Amino acid sequence: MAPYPLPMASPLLPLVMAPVAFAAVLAFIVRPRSVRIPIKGRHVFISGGSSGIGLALARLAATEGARVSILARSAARLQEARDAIRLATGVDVAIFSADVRDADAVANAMEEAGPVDVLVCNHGVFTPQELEKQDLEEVRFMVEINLMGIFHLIKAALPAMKQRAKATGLPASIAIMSSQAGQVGVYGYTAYSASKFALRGLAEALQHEVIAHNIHVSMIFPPDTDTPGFAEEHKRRPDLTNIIAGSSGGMKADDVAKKALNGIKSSRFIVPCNFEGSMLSIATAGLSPQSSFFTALAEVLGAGFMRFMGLCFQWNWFSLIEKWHSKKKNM
Ligand SMILES: NC(=O)C1=CN([C@@H]2O[C@H](COP(=O)(O)OP(=O)(O)OC[C@H]3O[C@@H](n4cnc5c(N)ncnc54)[C@H](OP(=O)(O)O)[C@@H]3O)[C@@H](O)[C@H]2O)C=CC1
Ligand SMILES: CCCCCCCCCCCCCCCC(=O)[C@@H](N)CO
Repeated sequence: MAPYPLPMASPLLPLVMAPVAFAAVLAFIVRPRSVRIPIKGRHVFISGGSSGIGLALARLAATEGARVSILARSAARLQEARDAIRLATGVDVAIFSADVRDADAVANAMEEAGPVDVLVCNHGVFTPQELEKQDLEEVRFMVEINLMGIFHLIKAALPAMKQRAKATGLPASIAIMSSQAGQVGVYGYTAYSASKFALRGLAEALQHEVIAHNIHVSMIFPPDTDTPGFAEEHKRRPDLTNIIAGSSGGMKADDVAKKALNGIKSSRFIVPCNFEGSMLSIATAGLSPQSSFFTALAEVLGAGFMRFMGLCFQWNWFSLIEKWHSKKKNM
């Protein structure tokens, strides 16, 4: 006789085992495989590193022992950024003055900077306005900087990045700064949202192309963030853009930089920055690569519910738009 009674097979057992088995399946299939991307001692190149989120990222990477290069147009602002980072960290960053719209200038800067391990395509411009009122020049300005500028950077950095990743045996990263307005279209952002949505197609396709070279692509999706660029934007942003963007809580540049760097280090393809961003990322997971089986599980189990939540948000936004118009008519 056994000293203890054998446990009865609980009827709940399959209920518990099913999700565990499913999680195991996801852990087996998620691609690309998650890796750790080291920052210390590596060359981190940040476009738009002279201001806001890019500057916060440059400071953070310098603190963590990276060799940092930053690129932007204004040489004066680059100098200021270098001084500020030296004061805060004791580290000197390399500065490169170039307009990302100029492919040759970007290639020259990249050549001078030397092979990159972590390329952060962060620069961006945003001048919100209803499409009907916005000059085509301004639309072109946003598309050329936010989209074409990213192509120029990646094309310039990729050959040496591949060689370097091979020589060092360490995984490399290409990170792209999108926006929550690159996950959902927002009133006043026709040009901006278009430029940011486009980056997702770029990033998904690029990840297929560079994975064999041990290069991991990350996309970062911040909400409204307190930066010099945002202060300028806020002066002219349409009321409805303010109201809808307010659905997601604002952040400080340093906190976005932390989320971004953590996402890059753990080779996540989609990097949300706040709680609303995590929901938005599950709701818009689409066919993006996913290296975390845990997030994959949340995406699969949350899909239906998050679609419902998304519809509720749209219901709210369309009601606000309707109210805003009827208020204007009565004024
Ligand atoms: N702040 C926010 O609310 C949010 C921002 N984002 C995104 O984060 C990124 C950074 O934004 P943020 O920190 O607010 O922006 P800032 O305006 O504060 O800084 C932008 C940086 O990009 C550089 N830059 C702009 N145009 C060019 C160009 N043509 N060539 C080279 N460099 C250029 C600027 O330098 P210079 O002008 O001297 O060239 C500056 O260093 C952007 O991609 C933005 O779309 C996403 C979500 C929210
Ligand atoms: C399923 C549930 C989803 C819930 C959350 C939805 C919230 C969406 C809000 C969109 C905010 C867009 C901010 C853009 C900021 C930006 O890029 C500009 N400041 C320019 O830099």
